[in-house]
Amino acid sequence: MSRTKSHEVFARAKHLMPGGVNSPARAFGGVGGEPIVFERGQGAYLVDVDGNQYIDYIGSWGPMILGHLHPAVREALHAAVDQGTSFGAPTERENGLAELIIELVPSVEQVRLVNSGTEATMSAIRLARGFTGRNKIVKFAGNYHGHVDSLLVAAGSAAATLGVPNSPGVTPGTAQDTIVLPYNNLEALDQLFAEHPDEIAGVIFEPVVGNMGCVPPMPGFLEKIREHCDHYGAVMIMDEVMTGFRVAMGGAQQLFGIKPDLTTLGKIVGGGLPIGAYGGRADIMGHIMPAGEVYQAGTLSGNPLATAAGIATLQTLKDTNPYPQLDSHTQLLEQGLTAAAAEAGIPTVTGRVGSMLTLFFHNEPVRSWDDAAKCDTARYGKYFWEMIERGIYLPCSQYEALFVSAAHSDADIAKTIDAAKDAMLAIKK
Ligand SMILES: Cc1ncc(COP(=O)(O)O)c(C=O)c1O
Ligand SMILES: N[C@H](C=O)CCC(=O)O
Repeated sequence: MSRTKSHEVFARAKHLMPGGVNSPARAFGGVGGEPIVFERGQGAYLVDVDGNQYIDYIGSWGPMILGHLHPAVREALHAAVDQGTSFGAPTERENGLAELIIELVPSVEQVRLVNSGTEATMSAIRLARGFTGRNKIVKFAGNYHGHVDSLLVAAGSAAATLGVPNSPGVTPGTAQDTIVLPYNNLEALDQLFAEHPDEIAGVIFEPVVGNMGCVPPMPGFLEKIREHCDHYGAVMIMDEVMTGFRVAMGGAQQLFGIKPDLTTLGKIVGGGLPIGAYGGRADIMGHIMPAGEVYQAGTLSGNPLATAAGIATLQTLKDTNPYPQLDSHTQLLEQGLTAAAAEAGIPTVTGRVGSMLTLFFHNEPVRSWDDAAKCDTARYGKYFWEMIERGIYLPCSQYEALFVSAAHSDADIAKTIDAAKDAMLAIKK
């Protein structure tokens, strides 16, 4: 595979943007080498600027659950663009997207649209603080909630991959009200709430972690967070930016039957355009300005293009219910990758919920960041590049989940497993 043009474009990008990228997760820091520059996407495939085609398992880090350039999304965008791209005023499409979110996400009674997942989590923790009059927020090591200062503490995703889980620039003053606990550890939660019964404004968490690789919640973990939030009057904030409309139509809260007080959304809710949302109990959402006094705003919030793509995506998911197929395809992939590694004598374990999957180069279950940190990341890097050479585009870090889309066919999954068989043999030494 030649990537001469990719190399040239990226060489120019390095002079123009820090590290040549607009988000560190795509910088290939966890696998070495340099990023591939893409020209277009169609269905389950991406084509780079040199004309090489790849089966895409990143899907823009989650949003493209229908695959690239889905006809319904494309048509909705064309219709919206012909009417103007931004008004900074109410539109009917905002109602349309809000209605779909409220209908589909079990706990959401009212919603506010923002421009990214980061804005959603930042606003949700401000609301939790304003609502409770308390300061402390609990988060879990290896969970990532975007680049909100106070949540860039023991953070996952590229912050973990690139070794800055506590980013420089986050002041001790900002971080002092963030309490970090180990994921899936019930005793740690018990102890914390017993020690700080009246100080905790909210607990924010990924209900299925995608940002230290895919790590499902252990039985009882989500229930324990709910129980403590109820008992101690803290706001339960389920960060469904990644899991929302991904692990089930109603997200992880529907899958696991746990109702949070607030939910944060992003990625799929915008169908590939920049958007985020937060919503939940009407009595809490009623504290947001102008209904209440907690300030939160945005010039482009509720943008006509983003809402059009979001509506088309959610409506298509609702009409077509791809979740059984997503689950069976991803299960096949999980089994195939595991078998390929085993045949080559390489120890691996998997984490999977629905169409989120990670093959960990580790020989014990991964349940927390401490477990994930022990993975053989150098071996993951070699595997990644062998798969690239075989036309399979995987996440460029052990600490990111892969996503299967509704556009992946049986043949795509089979081709990926065949590629993994060869790749595992190649990295065996
Ligand atoms: C769980 C989770 N929360 C929040 C975010 C932040 O979203 P964004 O990148 O759109 O700001 C991400 C992804 O980046 C995420 O995976
Ligand atoms: N893991 C991140 C979000 O889910 C990856 C996206 C990014 O930060 O660029």
